[in-house]
Amino acid sequence: MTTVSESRTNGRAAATSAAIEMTAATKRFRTPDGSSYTALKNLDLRVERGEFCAIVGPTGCGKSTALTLAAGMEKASEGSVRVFGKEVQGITPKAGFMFQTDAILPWQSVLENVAAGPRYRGVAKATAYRDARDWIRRVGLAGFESNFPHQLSGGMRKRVALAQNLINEPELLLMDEPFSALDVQTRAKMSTELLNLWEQSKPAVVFVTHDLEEAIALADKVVVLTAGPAASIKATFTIDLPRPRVVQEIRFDKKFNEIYQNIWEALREEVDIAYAQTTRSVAPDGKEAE
Ligand SMILES: Nc1ncnc2c1ncn2[C@@H]1O[C@H](COP(=O)(O)OP(=O)(O)OP(=O)(O)O)[C@@H](O)[C@H]1O
Repeated sequence: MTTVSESRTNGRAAATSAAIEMTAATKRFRTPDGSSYTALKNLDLRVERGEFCAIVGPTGCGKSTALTLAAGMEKASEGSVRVFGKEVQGITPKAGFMFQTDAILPWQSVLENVAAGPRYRGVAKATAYRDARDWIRRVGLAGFESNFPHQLSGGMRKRVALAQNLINEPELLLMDEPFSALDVQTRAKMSTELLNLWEQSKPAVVFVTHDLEEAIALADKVVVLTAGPAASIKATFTIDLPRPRVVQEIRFDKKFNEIYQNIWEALREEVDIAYAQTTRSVAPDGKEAE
């Protein structure tokens, strides 16, 4: 059954620490005119170890900002952000990152790109290359070890990025619309491959997407953010569709539509609010401007 729960964290001890635990996390940015913009306010987000959590919300509401807090790329202005029980300070260790744009190095071959993490950690070249070849095979790129990124398709470059992350055995994978630049078919295929790889090592995943279907097909839990400014969690939906899932097929499960409708109901209100804001002026504190 699909369950809906209001956002809430329960402050469990570090011994049972979640992968991510944000408590009343607030993020304010300085705007170009020198004023302050509150992107997130009092965000309570808990992602369990091994859990696949998708975050959806209207455009500009603060999805990426939530991810950057967990990644340690930005510091919360107020509140607490803990990853594996430790307050985030600087870039979060044990985490992998995948964004819309490729982070692979254009001047390095596929093999060098995938081996980069272990090499950086001081793993011997022969071992790093052996492991990299294994990961290149697991993401379906065997035979392309010597290719450079410009010699690959967009989907292939995403596979390189996945291998580049997974070779480091991350316990947390932070993904910001990683497949949004791909065509629909490649995107669905990559999503299924991501799920297969995730099932093998079960890192916690936070997956930011605009695409509600993608969120439901992938996740154990879908978090809906409210429209900004000062976004917080509107509702959290448990996705109890069977696993393993094939993304191209899970959409035909009869429960899928019911889940979609439930979440869309919550999301649509926020999308409408965000859209209405684009047609009038809203001050950074969320109050309507004169
Ligand atoms: N470094 C920054 N400086 C100032 N404002 C920022 C900064 N980063 C984000 N913001 C603002 O915070 C708000 C949330 O941005 P964010 O990118 O997190 O939203 P999002 O939900 O991921 O957007 P989208 O759906 O369009 O990708 C936006 O209004 C954005 O302009």
